Amino acid sequence: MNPDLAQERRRATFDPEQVTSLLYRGPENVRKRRYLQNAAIQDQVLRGSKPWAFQSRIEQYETALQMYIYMMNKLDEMGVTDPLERMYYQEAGAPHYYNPMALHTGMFIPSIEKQGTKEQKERWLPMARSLQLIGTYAQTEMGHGTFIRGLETTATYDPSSQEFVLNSPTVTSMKFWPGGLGKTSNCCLVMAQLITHGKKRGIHLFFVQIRDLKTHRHMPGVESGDIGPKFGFNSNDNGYLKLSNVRIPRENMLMRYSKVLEDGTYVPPTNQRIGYGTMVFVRAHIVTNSARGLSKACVIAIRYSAVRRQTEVSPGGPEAQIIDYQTQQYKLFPLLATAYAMYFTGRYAEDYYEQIASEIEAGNLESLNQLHAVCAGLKAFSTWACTAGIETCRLCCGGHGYSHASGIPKLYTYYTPGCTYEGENNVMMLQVARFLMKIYPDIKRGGPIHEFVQYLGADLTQKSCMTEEVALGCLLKAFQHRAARLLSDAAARIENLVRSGKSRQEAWDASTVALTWAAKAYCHTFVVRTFSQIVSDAAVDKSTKDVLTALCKLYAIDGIIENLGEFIEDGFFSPHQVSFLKNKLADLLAEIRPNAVALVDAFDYPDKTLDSCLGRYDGQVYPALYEYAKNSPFNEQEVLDSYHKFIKPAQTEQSQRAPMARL
Ligand SMILES: CCCCCCCC/C=C\CCCCCCCCCCCCCCCC(=O)SCCNC(=O)CCNC(=O)[C@H](O)C(C)(C)COP(=O)(O)OP(=O)(O)OC[C@H]1O[C@@H](n2cnc3c(N)ncnc32)[C@H](O)[C@@H]1OP(=O)(O)O
Ligand SMILES: Cc1cc2nc3c(=O)[nH]c(=O)nc-3n(C[C@H](O)[C@H](O)[C@H](O)COP(=O)(O)OP(=O)(O)OC[C@H]3O[C@@H](n4cnc5c(N)ncnc54)[C@H](O)[C@@H]3O)c2cc1C
Repeated sequence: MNPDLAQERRRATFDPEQVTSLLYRGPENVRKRRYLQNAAIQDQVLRGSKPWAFQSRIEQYETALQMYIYMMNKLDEMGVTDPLERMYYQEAGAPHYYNPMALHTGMFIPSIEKQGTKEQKERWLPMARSLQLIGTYAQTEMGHGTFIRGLETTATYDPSSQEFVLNSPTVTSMKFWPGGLGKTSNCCLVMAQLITHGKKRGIHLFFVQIRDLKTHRHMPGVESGDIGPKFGFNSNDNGYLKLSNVRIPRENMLMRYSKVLEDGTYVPPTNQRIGYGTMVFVRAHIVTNSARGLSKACVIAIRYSAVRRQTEVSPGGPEAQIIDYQTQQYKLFPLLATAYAMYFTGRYAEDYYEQIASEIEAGNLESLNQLHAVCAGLKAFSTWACTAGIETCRLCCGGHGYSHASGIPKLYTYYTPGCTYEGENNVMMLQVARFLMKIYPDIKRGGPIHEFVQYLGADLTQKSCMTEEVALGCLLKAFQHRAARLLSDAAARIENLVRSGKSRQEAWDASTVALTWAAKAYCHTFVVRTFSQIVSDAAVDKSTKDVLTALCKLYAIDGIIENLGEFIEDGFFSPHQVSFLKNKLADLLAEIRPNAVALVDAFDYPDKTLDSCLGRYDGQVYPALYEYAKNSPFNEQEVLDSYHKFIKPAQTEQSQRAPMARL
């Protein structure tokens, strides 16, 4: 054990086990998670032969397939059915590979479960669960990802054969990007424009078999393939798909909410957007997933910062641990606080999703819009925080952060597409703004509105209650005030533009930056509120509560300092109050310092899930870096063939022109 890390753990003022328990919803879940992760870590089959970064793309894909199929079988044998528990096992078993069948389990099966009829579920789900059907969610096209009403793929109903005929009429209508579509899947859910009786009926989901179930060759009229190497996700065959007069039976349209009858009569859903439900489900889960990504980067950067020593602070004295530099703390501790904030908010979003999803199942669609706004906003807010935070953690590790040995570049390429997939973040924020503007008249009237948004009607002339003590309640009020004011500003801007003669749509289009500021501020407030509520309700001892409260305050204060203009432009905070906040920020960095390592230990990631020479629990960073480097295929031969092919002839040619000088 590295002595600095051992010392850090002795210095902690709280019991990390209590925090682990809070993060994973109780000791029984912690026990199960550890049991499953240890089972995966000890499994020889999952050991892998060489680090992923030294493998070709095809090797990465094959290793991923082999490992995930093996793990699915193991989980079935162990009787583990809960998706989260399955994910824990997989996270420890194959942390370096993105599952080529992730969309099969993550979107294909859930879409059938949520949007299929009873008969459809009985027909497809057993085959999907036994991998006879391997599916994906094929929505995005080369020409359209965001604007899904603009998708070009058509599904035209032919009453004479009671079939749909699917076509990709243009190059841009080709499905492009779906995970596992290129080579792995034999079927998919295709989002296409339904046409019956010659009329367009909007986009709907269709089950389409794309490959023969025995030979895996393409079905007639189907062309598909891999889209090539990407920034990350390279063990996945994100694919393209072109459909030419592909016929599928009428029963293959997902018909739980809308229907096409035998004669082609279209029965619309109660709400046209109910078919977007799988996206809402995934967005709710992306919040905790972002917390996972950011927290892993924090574990690596904070443990490494405790081990790494650089620069004599006093001449001839010992070099300081880099974690002792206030600037390093200022970069890392707010991110640590953000990772906690996102964990708790993700948990809240998942619970809220489940609550509203069961209301929707029961036919009550009243909260659909609010659920959509919450999930879209938190997905965007959390993925932005995660991706920016991972990059800061990488920079905090100096040169070694740039190596794959650190594990951080892999985290970055794995998590940054979260800002784009499942709804591009700016677009998602505009959906939040749309929701807020729609309920704004009710907010202003003081009509009956959900507690999530009640504060938005507050009196904007009020000033902050902040004193030198910097209480959490005052911090939350500051966020509420800023969100209410930015929303009011955006609304006023739109009204002014309308008064000046613009149409409502033109006024909206000329106000999207202001609307995005308001939506982000709303999401930020949501996170501060959730974090402070979970900390104040937490059943933990006083020392643990004190540490969590310090983190929560740091999250809030850092959010204010980083966006200071929005908190002071209307004089809400006085200059005096801003100086309280700045002082408190510095105090909190010092307060959190002795607990930083224990706070990252509390995330409870086994070394294998981190896959990092820098973030090891034992802190043996330097021997690990040396071992990693030795693994490079460059080092398999003392002299590479390329020396004989290129360097030697070049040297010979040069030495003929100018004889070599004596060394
Ligand atoms: C692999 C997935 C794993 C899943 C997790 C499983 C969980 C298991 C549990 C534990 C395991 C933990 C592991 C978790 C791991 C999670 C991480 C995941 C890794 C993910 C891997 C990659 C997956 C990527 C997949 C994709 O990207 S699929 C494609 C996604 N595409 C989009 O998101 C498209 C974005 N565009 C849109 O959504 C829409 O077009 C739009 C922008 C919203 C606009 O739509 P439209 O034009 O129709 O609407 P508007 O005119 O703007 O508005 C009209 C009204 O409609 C309302 N509206 C809009 N959308 C919705 C909605 N979704 N729901 C409800 N209502 C909606 C809007 O509010 C308007 O209402 P109005 O009243 O104002 O009129
Ligand atoms: C790794 C990865 C995996 C994916 N997996 C899948 C999958 O399994 N299945 C699937 O169907 N798709 C998948 N996708 C596709 C993904 O869902 C889309 O890329 C995403 O929805 C964004 O759409 P787009 O690419 O069309 O971006 P665009 O909409 O072209 O966005 C480009 C820019 O335009 C801006 N913009 C676009 N429209 C607006 C607007 N209305 N207002 C303001 N700004 C706007 C955006 O903010 C952005 O800055 C995946 C993508 C990636 C990267």
